[in-house]
Amino acid sequence: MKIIEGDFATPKGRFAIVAGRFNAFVVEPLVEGARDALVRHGVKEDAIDLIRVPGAFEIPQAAYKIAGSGKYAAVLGLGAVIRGSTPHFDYVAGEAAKGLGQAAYASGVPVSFGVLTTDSIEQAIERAGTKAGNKGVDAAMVAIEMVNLYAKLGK
Ligand SMILES: Nc1c(NC[C@H](O)[C@H](O)[C@H](O)CO)[nH]c(=O)[nH]c1=O
Ligand SMILES: CC(=O)[C@@H](O)COP(=O)(O)O
Repeated sequence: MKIIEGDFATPKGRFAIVAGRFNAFVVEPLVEGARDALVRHGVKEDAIDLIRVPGAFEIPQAAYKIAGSGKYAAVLGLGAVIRGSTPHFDYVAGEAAKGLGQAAYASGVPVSFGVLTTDSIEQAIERAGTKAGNKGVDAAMVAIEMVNLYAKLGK
């Protein structure tokens, strides 16, 4: 059986980080974690673009457009949706996840999901570089692996 999988060698191409401004106090650590992970794996700083959008609902809209541009090897969607007291959370979080997936399917470009969807601010802080890791780092590692997988699979 032949196993084909991505690795964490330095990937070729440019990377786009699409970040929501909403809940910036936890999104900014996600952005820095993603940037740091990409650079530590050999991606040049000038090969990374940061695109900011108002909130998580808008992340897939921009990701769809950016992935379809053909200018990037991968797109990272970073944001933080923190549950409030109405069902709004479900719609925003759901659209972010669904839309980022659609951006990947439609463009053939890897799009990683680094949007926190938490029930509390504490949960978000824990996943933005404290006791439960950094989802921005995770999204960067997934992007690197998928870019290298796609390189092995060929166009
Ligand atoms: N409540 C959160 C939002 N809400 C804003 C939406 O994402 C969107 O910008 C607005 O509905 C206008 O279209 N966004 C987050 O990223 N996180 C939240 O917790
Ligand atoms: C995820 C949200 O949209 C949330 O922050 C909104 O809070 P609320 O449901 O109390 O309006």
